[in-house]
Amino acid sequence: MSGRTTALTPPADAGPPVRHPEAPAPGEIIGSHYEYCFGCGGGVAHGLHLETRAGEGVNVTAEFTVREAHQGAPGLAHGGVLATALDETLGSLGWMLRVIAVTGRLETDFLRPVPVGTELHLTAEAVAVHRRKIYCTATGRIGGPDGPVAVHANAMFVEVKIDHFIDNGRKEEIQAVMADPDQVKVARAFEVNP
Ligand SMILES: CCCCCCCC/C=C\CCCCCCCC(=O)SCCNC(=O)CCNC(=O)[C@H](O)C(C)(C)COP(=O)(O)OP(=O)(O)OC[C@H]1O[C@@H](n2cnc3c(N)ncnc32)[C@H](O)[C@@H]1OP(=O)(O)O
Repeated sequence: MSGRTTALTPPADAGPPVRHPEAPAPGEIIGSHYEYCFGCGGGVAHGLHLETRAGEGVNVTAEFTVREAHQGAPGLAHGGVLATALDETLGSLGWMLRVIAVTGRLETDFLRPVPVGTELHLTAEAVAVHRRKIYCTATGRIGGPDGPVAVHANAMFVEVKIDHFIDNGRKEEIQAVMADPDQVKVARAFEVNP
């Protein structure tokens, strides 16, 4: 028994998330963390190309247009793609806290089908922090920021260090990013100002 709980309710002694003083300014676009990220990378032809903006608190907004390559049923977005959009938006909250965090648990409610061509408007917000765990939620709305809710997620991200990627990523890609000054800058941004 690991003693690990599957609950997404923060423990009683969890604290509020705190916006890092050097977090991107409200409205600022949070650039892609990796060119070949399926969620936000410009180098993935059929990726989501999600563009995320910093919010005023520990929150972000993002948009993504559902394309033909994202179908599950005819003319409808695949549920896994929608979960990816939520996951990617939630992952950007790390910029607001100035930590790198990976998904530990992601629970998704699919409330409405999402047709191809839809612009999905996403929001994500951190709600509590307990040690390395960040409890957060995300919502995707159809057509606009006030559109009907199509998908919603409750999630728990876990803070990791850069070594998480260096130790676990395939050697070819890790060597390539380490040789890329822009990518190293992204990684260092988190390390220099913990
Ligand atoms: C020079 C190199 C440059 C690189 C540059 C990179 C820049 C990158 C920038 C930004 C990247 C952001 C990318 C975002 C992309 C979107 C988000 C994703 O899709 S991420 C991918 C999917 N997720 C995973 O692949 C995680 C796989 N899982 C793991 O690696 C581990 O399980 C991990 C790290 C999550 C936890 O492992 P542990 O050994 O570090 O820590 P333990 O002790 O097990 O957990 C810590 C706490 O969390 C709880 N916990 C962990 N998993 C849980 C779960 N599933 N449910 C409930 N609680 C859980 C545990 O009970 C523990 O809690 P207690 O502190 O003791 O209270």
